[in-house]
Amino acid sequence: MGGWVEGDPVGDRLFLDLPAVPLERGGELADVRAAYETWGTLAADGGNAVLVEHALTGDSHVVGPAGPGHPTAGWGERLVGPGRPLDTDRWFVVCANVLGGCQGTTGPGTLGPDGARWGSRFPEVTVGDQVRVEVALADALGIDRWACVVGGSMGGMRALEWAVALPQRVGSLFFLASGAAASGDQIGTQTTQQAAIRVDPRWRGGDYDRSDPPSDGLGVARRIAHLTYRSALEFDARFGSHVQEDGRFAVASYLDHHADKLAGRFDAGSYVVLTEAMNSWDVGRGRGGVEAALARVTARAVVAGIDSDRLYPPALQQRVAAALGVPLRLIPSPYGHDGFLVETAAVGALLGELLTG
Ligand SMILES: CC(=O)SCCNC(=O)CCNC(=O)[C@H](O)C(C)(C)COP(=O)(O)OP(=O)(O)OC[C@H]1O[C@@H](n2cnc3c(N)ncnc32)[C@H](O)[C@@H]1OP(=O)(O)O
Ligand SMILES: N[C@@H](CCO)C(=O)O
Repeated sequence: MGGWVEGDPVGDRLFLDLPAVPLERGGELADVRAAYETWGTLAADGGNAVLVEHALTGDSHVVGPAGPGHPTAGWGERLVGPGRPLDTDRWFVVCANVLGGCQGTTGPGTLGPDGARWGSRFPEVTVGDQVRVEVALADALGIDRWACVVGGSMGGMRALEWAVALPQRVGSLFFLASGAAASGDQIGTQTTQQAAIRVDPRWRGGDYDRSDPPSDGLGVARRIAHLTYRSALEFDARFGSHVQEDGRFAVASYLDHHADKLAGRFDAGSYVVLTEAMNSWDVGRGRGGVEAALARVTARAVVAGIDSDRLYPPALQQRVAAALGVPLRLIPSPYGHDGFLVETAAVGALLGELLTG
């Protein structure tokens, strides 16, 4: 599956259609479709369900090799699947494309009730709204309580929201390379990425014509983002100031590669909507603050971070770990924030502590 186009082959995706979803910021979103996938068999007592929450540009396809339409590199090949740390022969694994996304679930690139694309009309959704759709999915699947909710980065926000908003429905929590509330640094880089998209001449509030070539603005946004997803150590050691035969700095060529890859498979409108949901993320909002909110969590928890993560530094996970009364588990990695996707052996070992506990 190549670039993102309405009606891409749905492959092994399933769909839940909801007549309306109330939104935290008022009103409701009509005719919401959630794309999801499941692996394994739900036990008769429903006790083996695990929810995996994908990150910003991921999707529901968290098992299986990464590929043009399935970017979940690492997790899909080494972490989730038969006989893997998240063993789909034992666990019933569910992964849904996030509300506001572009891989099957309702978002700015999908058609609204009037038959036209939502585009810039798509409302600002919050992490709470995104979890509300997942609660409806859990109800539809007959899952009253997750044995474990797993999430890294943007996925960690939904995982934490589940554990705070519905503590009785979360048996254990794996919170990875994420934070309890958006930081100024994250908002700064994410609003800059959004600005790059908005200056693209084809951007007309998300209504740009998808028959156009992929959005350059989204490509620039991805370059900016990818600089935060890796570590300076890696860039210096791996690329340095090397200039390739084509005359490009190797590091610029690498960033061009990731820009082109994302622009070919992701929707710029979704990118804006999802980064805005992350900008507004604060688990403590309306709950008396972060620590008061985290006091509601009853799930067994593993809180982990990547030691070289400069987007979600370990101090952010330390705050959550301290509030939950668990040690911070630090994963050494040269890959920065993306270490949560790449260091699957270390991530799998920590996840295993929850799944065998
Ligand atoms: C449950 C969940 O949260 S799922 C998360 C969902 N999100 C995702 O899966 C994210 C999508 N993918 C990504 O973010 C990234 O691709 C990652 C993190 C998976 C990649 O991590 P890594 O394996 O370290 O790959 P890396 O960043 O080194 O990129 C390798 C690619 O760069 C290319 N490359 C390397 N150097 C250069 C260069 N100088 N010029 C051009 N291309 C280059 C490689 O050829 C390779 O190409 P490929 O993408 O066709 O394989
Ligand atoms: N690089 C990953 C993680 C971002 O947090 C992605 O694109 O989803």
